[in-house]
Amino acid sequence: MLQSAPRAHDRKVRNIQKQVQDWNKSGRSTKMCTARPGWLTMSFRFPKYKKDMTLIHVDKLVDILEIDTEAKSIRVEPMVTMGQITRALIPLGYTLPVVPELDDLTVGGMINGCGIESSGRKFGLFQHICLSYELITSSGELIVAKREPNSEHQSLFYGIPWSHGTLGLLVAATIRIVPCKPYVKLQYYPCYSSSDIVEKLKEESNRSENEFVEGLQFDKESGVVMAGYFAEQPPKNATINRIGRWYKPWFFKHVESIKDSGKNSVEYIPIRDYYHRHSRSIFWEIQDLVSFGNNVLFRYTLGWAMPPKISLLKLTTPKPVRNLYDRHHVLQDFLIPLTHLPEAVELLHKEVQIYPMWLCPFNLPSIPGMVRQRTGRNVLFVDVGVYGNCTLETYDAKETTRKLEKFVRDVEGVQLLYADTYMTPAEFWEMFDSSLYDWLRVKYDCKEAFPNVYEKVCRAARE
Ligand SMILES: Cc1cc2nc3c(=O)[nH]c(=O)nc-3n(C[C@H](O)[C@H](O)[C@H](O)COP(=O)(O)OP(=O)(O)OC[C@H]3O[C@@H](n4cnc5c(N)ncnc54)[C@H](O)[C@@H]3O)c2cc1C
Ligand SMILES: NC(=O)C1=CN([C@@H]2O[C@H](COP(=O)(O)OP(=O)(O)OC[C@H]3O[C@@H](n4cnc5c(N)ncnc54)[C@H](OP(=O)(O)O)[C@@H]3O)[C@@H](O)[C@H]2O)C=CC1
Ligand SMILES: CC(C)=CCC[C@@H](C)[C@H]1CC[C@H]2C3=C(CC[C@]12C)[C@@]1(C)CC[C@H](O)C[C@@H]1CC3
Repeated sequence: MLQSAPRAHDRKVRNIQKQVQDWNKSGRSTKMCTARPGWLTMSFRFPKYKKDMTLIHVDKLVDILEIDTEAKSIRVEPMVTMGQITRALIPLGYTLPVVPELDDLTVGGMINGCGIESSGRKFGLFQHICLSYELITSSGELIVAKREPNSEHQSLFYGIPWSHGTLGLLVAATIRIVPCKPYVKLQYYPCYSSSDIVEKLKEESNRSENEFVEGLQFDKESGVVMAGYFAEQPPKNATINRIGRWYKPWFFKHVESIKDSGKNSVEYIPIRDYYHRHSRSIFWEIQDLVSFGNNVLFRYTLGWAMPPKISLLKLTTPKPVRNLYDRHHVLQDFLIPLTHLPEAVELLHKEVQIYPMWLCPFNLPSIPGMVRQRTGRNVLFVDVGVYGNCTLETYDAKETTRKLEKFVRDVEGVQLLYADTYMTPAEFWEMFDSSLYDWLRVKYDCKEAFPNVYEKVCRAARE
């Protein structure tokens, strides 16, 4: 990597401190955000606020700093990507417990936003595998916020996830790692009614040996639930599916063919292929971009060139196409208690009818933070991911999204904030818990330094 300089971490951090100190000296005239350009980020939107704020250059923070297999942790800079981490850890026999699947997602985005994967039923969200954050505060001070009870900045540790860089600038994070094996033994269970899918997701999520659980719903009444765990070398007659190879069918198409066959099946997938199974087809977005992309001839001639970089696609999408996307394309993830999944499917079928639908169960512990459930125990949630074009005439981006957002608030769920949110501030703070966040904004003197999280993620903040 061109900018790689792990030994220069302290110097890079001092440089960021200097930028923040300069901002303080120059009279704090505008608020701060990172200088990462909008076209590089993993959402369809271009943030408007980057034009008028003081841009802090964190883009050189691209290195893995330390892998400690004794302490079972990895210390990384925030611009390190998921692809980079799996490439470094898997050959050592380790992995992050939660590996959000698109290669270019960054640690900074996963922590300050949210990261989710099919191991969530065991480990929760990306934030729940983090051990500490190294941050530059609004005064330019470097502090470490640890999960450890009674540590100095523990409350900040709970406040950072979902705060979108509005409490401080992340310069490094220490994250848990766990041992892994070379394969995932994945079982596919086709289901032929909505209630079967929910029951199977629940059953597999509660099975302790499962490391991974995920569902793809292909229409209102059918889908496939997948459950898997780490495995050593597969037995002789087992099916090995190197799903990541360029000539292989896209993962969701492969799963759909299992649904059509009606038979439960078992496969061994090399672990890195499994983790990045949705990368090559950008979930199922690729079929709208390259409709013939799964064609055998195309695969054998140009398959190697897939997938295009998401950032390149974003940068090169012309404005009229972006406007079309705005009107008809849905990109939303709703995190709701699994018990409310049948209502969600019913509502999404009525309002958008976009399939496949991603169903990713995860455990949400009862701990402080912007995403908060106060039952005192773990609750099984599910991420319902809707990505694709809506062809219903009744679809109106704002009105329909507002209906869906209301449903999510009513069932005490949350919306992922990379997506378009049409909520008012009052509705937003009904969905998210502001008690800890507001206190931290005062304690760490953030109000002049960083915008409020709503100001960064609301529709008005995006082009
Ligand atoms: C680790 C931590 C430390 C905090 N320290 C303070 C503080 O010193 N002063 C302050 O005004 N606000 C503190 N807060 C912020 C406080 O949680 C928020 O201000 C919020 O309003 C509390 O309401 P709640 O219902 O969310 O908290 P609760 O659900 O009642 O508490 C959430 C968790 O935060 C911890 N906590 C809550 N308040 C405090 C506190 N005063 N001191 C130590 N731990 C606390 C508790 O251990 C609890 O497990 C702290 C929050 C956390 C997570
Ligand atoms: N499986 C999954 O979980 C997937 C998740 N996503 C979504 O994609 C987003 C991540 O995309 P990615 O491109 O990696 O990140 P982004 O650049 O989009 O960053 C997300 C937010 O985090 C803030 N941030 C990032 N780095 C820092 C830092 N070092 N210090 C302070 N704040 C920081 C950004 O602030 P600023 O605006 O100032 O730059 C921004 O508000 C997440 O929000 C996630 O929900 C997308 C696909 C899959
Ligand atoms: C699993 C979770 C939580 C989210 C997945 C979201 C992704 C499917 C989207 C995030 C950014 C999106 C972009 C596109 C497709 C869908 C995402 C990857 C495009 C590539 C679609 C085509 C446009 O021309 C550019 C888009 C950039 C962002």
